[in-house]
Amino acid sequence: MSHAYYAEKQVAVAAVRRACALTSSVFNKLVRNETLTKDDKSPVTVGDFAAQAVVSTILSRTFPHDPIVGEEDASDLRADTGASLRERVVALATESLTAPLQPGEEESWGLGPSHKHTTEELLAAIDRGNYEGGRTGRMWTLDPIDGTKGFLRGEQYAVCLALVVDARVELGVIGCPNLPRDPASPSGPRGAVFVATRGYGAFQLPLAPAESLQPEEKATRLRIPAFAMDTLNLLESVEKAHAKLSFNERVARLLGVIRPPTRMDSQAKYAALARGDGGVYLRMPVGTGYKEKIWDHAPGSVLVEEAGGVISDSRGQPLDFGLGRTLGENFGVVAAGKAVHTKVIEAIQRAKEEEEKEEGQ
Ligand SMILES: Nc1ncnc2c1ncn2[C@@H]1O[C@H](COP(=O)(O)O)[C@@H](O)[C@H]1OP(=O)(O)O
Ligand SMILES: [Mg+2]
Ligand SMILES: [Mg+2]
Ligand SMILES: [Mg+2]
Repeated sequence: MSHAYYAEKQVAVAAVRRACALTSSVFNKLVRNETLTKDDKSPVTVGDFAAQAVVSTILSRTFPHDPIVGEEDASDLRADTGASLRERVVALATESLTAPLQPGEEESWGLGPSHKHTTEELLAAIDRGNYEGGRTGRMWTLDPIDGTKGFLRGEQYAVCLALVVDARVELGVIGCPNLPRDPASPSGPRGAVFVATRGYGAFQLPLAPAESLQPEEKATRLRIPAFAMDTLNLLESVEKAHAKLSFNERVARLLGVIRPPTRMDSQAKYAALARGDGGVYLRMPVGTGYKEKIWDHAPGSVLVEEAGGVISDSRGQPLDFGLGRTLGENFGVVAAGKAVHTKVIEAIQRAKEEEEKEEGQ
């Protein structure tokens, strides 16, 4: 069955799968096997740039008029000091783009062994991500590696892509190379792609394209289950600098949540929520003036909504994807099943009052 944004979905899933294969190989080559100092950021940098080059190249062949709001830009790579980084990025992106065609892919997408990609073309592809966003028209938003800290730890990270039309997210794809396919067997096989088209549901697909000759048959439909407070738990950041975890603790207590939170990097949290593996995504600002980026929430927002959930800021207001590259002033993010969401918004209000009282004493 063909539906709205079907062609976009096929392309986006294929692009995210290629980028996931690339980032996994970067991890295996550079993080696992090389002797790196603990704070060496180079593998993630190489992975970010190369993955953005791959996804953007595919989008520019398939939807040449669509602008992209991408996290990265190529200025570091164009600098004289960026020569060795540039070479590594070009080699990785080329390796990925010239890999044999997979089921569902087409050669006209610029893929396969017969395609040449010059350094300038790949740098230009990265720079196509510099669109400023806005309220009208079509645009893609891309986070080539979301959860860079998790990527370096060998834990959760995600390749995230969304199509936004007139400020509404119509399609979201989240590739999670390290996420267990079945939440009931955490040590079982890993790697999944999550995809949602507005009005057509949220699905989990296998990560490897060879497994998905008939994607409709291989896709699992996702629904957020109903939760009682004693089965509920919070999904939150690992990094204390990204979210105010002490506030989450307060909210959990006010809600009567018993189970400890699940800490996980990246938009894999939205994927976990969509499949009922954790009941509330809660992200409150730490108070540093950081503005949330649209690529960090656009794919997750449509996934959650299509799984039957609700996403808003901490006041219950909708997230606004039409303000540019960011979501504007930061009031946090709350996502959950409908009934739970209402309770969380109330609990946040009480938690704020509690906090203000304590601070006033
Ligand atoms: N101060 C901050 N507050 C909230 N999010 C942040 C902050 N600094 C970076 N981020 C972003 O949070 C996301 C990861 O969130 P999580 O902790 O849930 O995995 C990343 O996209 C990261 O950006 P970046 O990739 O540039 O580091
Ligand atoms: Mg990110
Ligand atoms: Mg990123
Ligand atoms: Mg980053």
